[in-house]
Amino acid sequence: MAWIEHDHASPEALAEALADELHARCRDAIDTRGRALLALAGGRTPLPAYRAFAAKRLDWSCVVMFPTDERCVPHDHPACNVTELRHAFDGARGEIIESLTTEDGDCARSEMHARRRLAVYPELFDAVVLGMGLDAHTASLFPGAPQLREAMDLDNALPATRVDPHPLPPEAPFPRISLTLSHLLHSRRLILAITGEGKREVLRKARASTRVSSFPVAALGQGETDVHVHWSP
Ligand SMILES: O=C1O[C@H](COP(=O)(O)O)[C@@H](O)[C@H](O)[C@H]1O
Repeated sequence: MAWIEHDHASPEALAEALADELHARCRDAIDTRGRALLALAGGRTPLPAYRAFAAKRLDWSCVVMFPTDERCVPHDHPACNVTELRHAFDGARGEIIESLTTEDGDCARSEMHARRRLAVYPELFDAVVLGMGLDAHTASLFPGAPQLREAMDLDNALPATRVDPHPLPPEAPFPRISLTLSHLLHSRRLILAITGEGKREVLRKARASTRVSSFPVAALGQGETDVHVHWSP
């Protein structure tokens, strides 16, 4: 499918555009299907967009969100993705933020928990927001992870899986639970939000490469949904 580029003048402009887009997607989903289902990346890049989105008027009780991936850490750990996501939505009221991990962050229990919770929502995501690392990982589909092949197999019907980044990133040395590629692509709208020239160059290389195991982000183009790339300096 096509990669559609949206360049913004600043991170603030990117955040506003992304917040508007999520708002419009949710309003439409609630009007037509009674509920909006989102999958949202962790990391620093999209947080301002989530805060701007959370400040908008919406029937938040009809919105369900999942993280695209989470570190296997207890929920009171400073590196916990779902806790950070919940803080970003402090301004909203009544939304449901599901977690891919159990409260204690145990990886084996979390993998089962994630699969059970995702099974409750079999419909397409109304939007999936992804980020990307400078190593071309997206969600927690890390190049070099032993589970990468299975996690990126489009015939894999499991919605979520454990991933052990190899090597472990020093800034967040934890195993993860990630949505699988097939489940990330199970969406009406795919959005990749990145900032900086470095990430733009990594994405350019990834799209030009045929080695998706080295550039997992490139696999987003394997689905039937266009990939909307929101970039700012
Ligand atoms: O490790 C991760 O990093 C990426 C990018 O994070 P950022 O802080 O550079 O925006 C993130 O999208 C992903 O969910 C997370 O696992």
